[in-house]
Amino acid sequence: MELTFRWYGEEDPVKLEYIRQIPGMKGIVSAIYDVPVGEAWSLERITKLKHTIEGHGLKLSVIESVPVHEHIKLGLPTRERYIDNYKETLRNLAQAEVDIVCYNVMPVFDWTRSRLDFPLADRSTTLIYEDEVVTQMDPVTGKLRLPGWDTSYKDGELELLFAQYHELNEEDYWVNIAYFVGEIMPLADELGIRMAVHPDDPPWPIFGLPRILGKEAQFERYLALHDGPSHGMCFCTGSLGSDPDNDLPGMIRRIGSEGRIHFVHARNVKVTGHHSFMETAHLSEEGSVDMAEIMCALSDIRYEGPLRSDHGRMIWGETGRPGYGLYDRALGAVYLNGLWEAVTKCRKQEAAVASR
Ligand SMILES: O=C(O)C(=O)C[C@H](O)[C@H](O)CO
Ligand SMILES: [Fe+2]
Repeated sequence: MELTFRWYGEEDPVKLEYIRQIPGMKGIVSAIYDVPVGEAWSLERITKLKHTIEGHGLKLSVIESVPVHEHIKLGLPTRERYIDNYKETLRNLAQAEVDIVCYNVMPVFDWTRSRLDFPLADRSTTLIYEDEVVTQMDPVTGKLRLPGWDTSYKDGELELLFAQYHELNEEDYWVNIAYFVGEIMPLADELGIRMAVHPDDPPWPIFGLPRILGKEAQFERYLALHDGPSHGMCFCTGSLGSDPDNDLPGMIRRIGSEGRIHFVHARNVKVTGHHSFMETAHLSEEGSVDMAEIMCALSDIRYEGPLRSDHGRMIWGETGRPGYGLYDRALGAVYLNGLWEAVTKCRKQEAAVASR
């Protein structure tokens, strides 16, 4: 397992040198955030990002994300240009020797929460999702904007998008996404790039938009769309863990045994009701996810890929990008690495005893 940390570039208040000082930290997860969604990333910009990161003694381990343009997800004729641009970005990433790309196929909005600063008993704050609040929200006129959301929409564009999506049913959506997979994965195979699709967050439809990647059966269907080494997933314990029906350790063993887990987000959530949860500290007892079980399952599949501690609470008075402060993500990273060290060492000792 390669311990990694997300960095949002030069504007990120969390500096690369701080990340470098987290014990065990090896890699950075980042992206180019100021190129409009759907436009190709130049080799020059990718190389500059990579060299900046390497200049701090870290590796550019994962690009998260190369976003998928809405016209691709909607299956509009204009998708061809955006698919060509996606391919050009992948070619440039391969030339820069970056070989893992995270992306997601959530329509219009990326991950969604109902509140970004919910106070916990210890006076830290966290991100929560309350079904009854979100179902009352109007995402078009509402004020809530989250990291990862494309906020570049001009007047009327969001309304048009919603009208276009409302003409699609879930099967139509599958057809459009399958087209994207059929276009991209053969090239990713050829380039040696592993594509890691991130689960929907939350893992159920919101705002009347189709969300298709929240359950194991949906991932089985999605991963069956292309049988090649590139086509895999980002296993996000927080996103998938907010649905208590998801058997996370079992999913890791079943999907991971086929080599289809290319990236891991390890964070904890506490399920607080139907389609409702709060993000918690990574420690198992704080939430609904048994993080030790997760690391055991990853050890079972001999997982060797990148892992990041995903989101954290805001603690010790820190302010910043919701979910992406330094302190709690660093605490989570060190905790996860400690679990990994213990699990892998015990496994080796068990194997040594068994082989006597
Ligand atoms: O929602 C999550 O668990 C995320 O990891 C959000 C990410 O920032 C991203 O939107 C998914 O690629
Ligand atoms: Fe995640």
